[in-house]
Amino acid sequence: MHFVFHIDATDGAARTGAITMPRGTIRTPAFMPVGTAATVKAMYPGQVRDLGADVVLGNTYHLMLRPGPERMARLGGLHHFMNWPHPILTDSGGFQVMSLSALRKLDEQGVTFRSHVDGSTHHMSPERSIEIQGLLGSDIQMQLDECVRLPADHATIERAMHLSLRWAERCRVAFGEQPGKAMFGIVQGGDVPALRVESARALTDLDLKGYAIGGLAVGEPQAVMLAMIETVEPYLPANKPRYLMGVGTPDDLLCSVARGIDMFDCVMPTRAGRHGLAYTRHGRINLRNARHAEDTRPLDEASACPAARDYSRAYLHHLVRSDEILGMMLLTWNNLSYYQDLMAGMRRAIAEGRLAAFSEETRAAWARAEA
Ligand SMILES: Nc1nc2c(CCNCC3CCCCC3)c3[nH]c(NCCc4ccccc4)nc3cc2c(=O)[nH]1
Repeated sequence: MHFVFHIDATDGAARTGAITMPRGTIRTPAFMPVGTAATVKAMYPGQVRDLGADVVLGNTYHLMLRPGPERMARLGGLHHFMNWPHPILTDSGGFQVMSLSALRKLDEQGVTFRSHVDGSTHHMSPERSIEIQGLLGSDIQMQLDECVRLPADHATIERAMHLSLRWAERCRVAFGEQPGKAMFGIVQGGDVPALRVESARALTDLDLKGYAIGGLAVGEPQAVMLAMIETVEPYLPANKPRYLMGVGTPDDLLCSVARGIDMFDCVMPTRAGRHGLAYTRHGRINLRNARHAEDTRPLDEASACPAARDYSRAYLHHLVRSDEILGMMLLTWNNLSYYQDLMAGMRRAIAEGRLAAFSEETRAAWARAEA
């Protein structure tokens, strides 16, 4: 059984369906928790699974530096290593190199950089990125690409988009035919509609298993991000998954699903949890704030998640102020649970043809929360 994407229902541009793969099924629209160093920080894998996640992200950049791809392969691969037997998607590492590593160079051959772990020099070509993702055992592998921060000038955006297209072809050759696995292309083109369309058309000609929209959530206003999604969507095959990289807030998810996006990843819910921020049906709550010091209510008594139901805001406030590890654990658990509940709610709403009503009710509940 290979990589099969089917759509069960549509509501406007929104779709709900599933990707069936050998390691499991990914229900879409899907939010993919980020597992940077082979762990979804502060969570047990079983917990991540129980709150509804079908797939997590692995991080090529971190794992190639430590423990290293060949060692990971000797240890049985990332799924075995982190005890996550379900699908794993890995980014290609280029974005992390440009945002995390010191001293880096990018040319036609790939990216050269120094490790933020021990200062050693590394070179990653499109071929090596696909090889690393293969050694990790990744089920969905991303092409190596160049993501340009916005705002940027037309020439820079065009050059990076054309380089990413050439790298997409090299990654496709390096990936070859791996039944049950997939390689996704990444649409670039910044905030220039014509370049976005050119990128989408060229990637569609490569007949890939899925298409990511990259180069967004890099500093542009939400309106620009949404405009680029609307520009590109008609040029992407309707029968292939669309993955919006690095997105986003709950509102971003509502807006992007409505415009035809099927998959998301973002560090927001996990990182915010570690910083004392809780995402709830009533909006975002900063538990560090003194106003919670004697609030005996849980985050959300209607939630099925123990972190949202069995602990008072006063207690969470105490844990956050005391920098207690349990505070990070409970808020990460709550946030990922909220994100998965939001995705499950959208999948159900699309199946019932009422995504607009669902989104309106969801936003109204955020607004009703006390200031
Ligand atoms: N190849 C590639 N990756 C991109 C990523 C990384 C997606 N997450 C990977 C994941 C792998 C495992 C480790 C963690 C990262 C992006 N993230 C964002 N915005 C984040 C905006 C943001 C959101 C919240 C907090 C900080 C920044 N835009 C992105 C554009 C691209 C892109 O064009 N190409």
